[in-house]
Amino acid sequence: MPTPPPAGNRLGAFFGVFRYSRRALVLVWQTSRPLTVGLAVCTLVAGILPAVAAWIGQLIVDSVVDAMALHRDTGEVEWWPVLRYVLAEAGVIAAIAMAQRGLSGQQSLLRALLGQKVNVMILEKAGTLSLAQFEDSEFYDKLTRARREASIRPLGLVNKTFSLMQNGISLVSFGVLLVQFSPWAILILLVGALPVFASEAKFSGDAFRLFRWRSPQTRMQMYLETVLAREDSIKEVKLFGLEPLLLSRYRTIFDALYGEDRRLTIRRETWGFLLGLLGTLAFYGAYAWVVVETVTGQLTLGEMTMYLMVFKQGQAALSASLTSISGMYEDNLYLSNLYEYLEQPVAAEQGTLTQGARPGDGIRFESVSFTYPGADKPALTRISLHVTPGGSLALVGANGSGKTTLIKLLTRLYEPSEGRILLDGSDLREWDVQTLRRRIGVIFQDFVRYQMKVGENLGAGDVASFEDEARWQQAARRGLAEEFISAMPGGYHTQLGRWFKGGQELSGGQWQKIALSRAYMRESADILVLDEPTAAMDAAAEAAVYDDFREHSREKMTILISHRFSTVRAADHILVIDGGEIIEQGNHETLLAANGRYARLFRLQAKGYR
Ligand SMILES: Nc1ncnc2c1ncn2[C@@H]1O[C@H](COP(=O)(O)OP(=O)(O)OP(=O)(O)O)[C@@H](O)[C@H]1O
Repeated sequence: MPTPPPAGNRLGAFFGVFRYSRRALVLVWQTSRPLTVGLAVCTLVAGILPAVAAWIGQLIVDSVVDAMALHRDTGEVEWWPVLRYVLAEAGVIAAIAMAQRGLSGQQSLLRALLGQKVNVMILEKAGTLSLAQFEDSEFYDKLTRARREASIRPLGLVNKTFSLMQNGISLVSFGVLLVQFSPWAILILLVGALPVFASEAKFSGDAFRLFRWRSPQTRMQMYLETVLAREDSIKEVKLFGLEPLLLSRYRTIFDALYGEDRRLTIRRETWGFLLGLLGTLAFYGAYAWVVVETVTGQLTLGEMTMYLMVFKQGQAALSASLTSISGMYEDNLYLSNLYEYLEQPVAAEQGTLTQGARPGDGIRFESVSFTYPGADKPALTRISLHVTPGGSLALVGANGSGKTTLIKLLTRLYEPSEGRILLDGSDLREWDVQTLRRRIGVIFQDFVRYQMKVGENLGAGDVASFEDEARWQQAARRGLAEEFISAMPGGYHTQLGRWFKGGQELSGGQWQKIALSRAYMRESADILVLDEPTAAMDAAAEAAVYDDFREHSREKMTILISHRFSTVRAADHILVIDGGEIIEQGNHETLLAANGRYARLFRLQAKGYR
């Protein structure tokens, strides 16, 4: 992880401001070469021309003085020698205005292009990441931060780098003019300005470190904002009266952060002022020197005018540079975060198999154990099972016993920590991941409610038929969603959810029917996994779902997770899991006969229905 320069190293701190400038520049260059070149040209022009304007200013005053002398001596007036300089000055000022317009125009075009490019880079990368990476809070934080400011930060850094260069060029060109007066004057100005540069670099560096360090608090604030202002949480927040509590947490975090900010800001501005005073003193010392030299006749009036302009604009360029430096640290912070995210290593997919060593062998778990990253206890221990085509397996167990985890391993969202999982005789790791996923149709408990059209919500189950209306209807029929979909105003083209205009919200059970239909879209799948697919459905719908399911999945391998024994009992094989281990297995009759956990739970549920 790139770390900010150590506080003691002033020079390092000063150059640290350029740490990501090169990378930002490369990014901008890749986004649009013509705009980058245009930006560089305008920066150069806007940097040099102020000095040229100051120099022409001198020529104007000197030629006016000469013309006045001529008029006094001869009574004649020569207009052209004077007015041509005025004309030239007007031309230069117009060119500066043009360069500045060019800068802002090109910047705004680049901002749009770059925002899009960076966002696409971020999202493309997201597609290559593993589920475990998404579940890592620090990593997730990086992703959110990277996305939040994608459109402004990279260009901001480039703009500020350019602006620093532009002001640097201006300062050098002013120096070229000043050196004719005295090299000492430049030295005085340089010595006067250095302390304030150094202090700005140091304090900006401190702010940089502070930002990084406080990231978890900022994240908590963002989370509270989401809970307090999102439609899916506001219902509960209101009913439980959580607003004051959450808001007070939000405020407490802010107060702590603000305290630190305040201390840093006060120190930064106080030192900035005191050291800036040195620079101002140096400037006005040199200014007085110029005035004295003019009075004693060493300098012409024109030269004095030029130097005065140079001093004024030099000051302005200096303070603009300081502003750029302090902003650049923040942009650096963003870019360091962006690149850390983009460079996150991704495990290469090595599997290439599209067919197993023993086709038709089905799914085998061989003594599979799994511990979630960062967890101290395994979620699954030595699980062995075998499901053949046409076979059905049901998983039963208390909450948190590891049922969903088993499915996540089967679908290769995670890899076993020990043991192996085989499909058709070959290890899942050897399978081409796309082929593998095409063979599996799955609905999880926490399926996604896409804020899209009804049909697209179904089509998502098989991207190849995403827009295929005939297939939508077929899947909806099997998932028992057809009836309520046809009653909707736009049928399959009705927008779902509340996020977009005209969107229709569905009931919990209706959403579940949509999810089930989505799983049925995957016609090529010969492994069907249903993780509590009917928990929100009414009893009639549930019975219909399972009748249909049994009817249509004769050739397939099915894995079913349910807390309802009425559905579990029909499975060929039932695994009872507790604390990640298989404690009983068999079919409904043998398990009842064994009179163990399964039998006890079954009787408990049956009693409830009596
Ligand atoms: N992403 C995760 N990271 C770390 N631990 C997890 C994660 N998901 C689940 N766990 C833990 O793993 C264990 C098994 O969880 P799992 O979701 O497999 O249970 P389950 O049997 O499906 O439960 P339920 O019946 O409530 O759906 C639990 O102790 C849970 O706390």
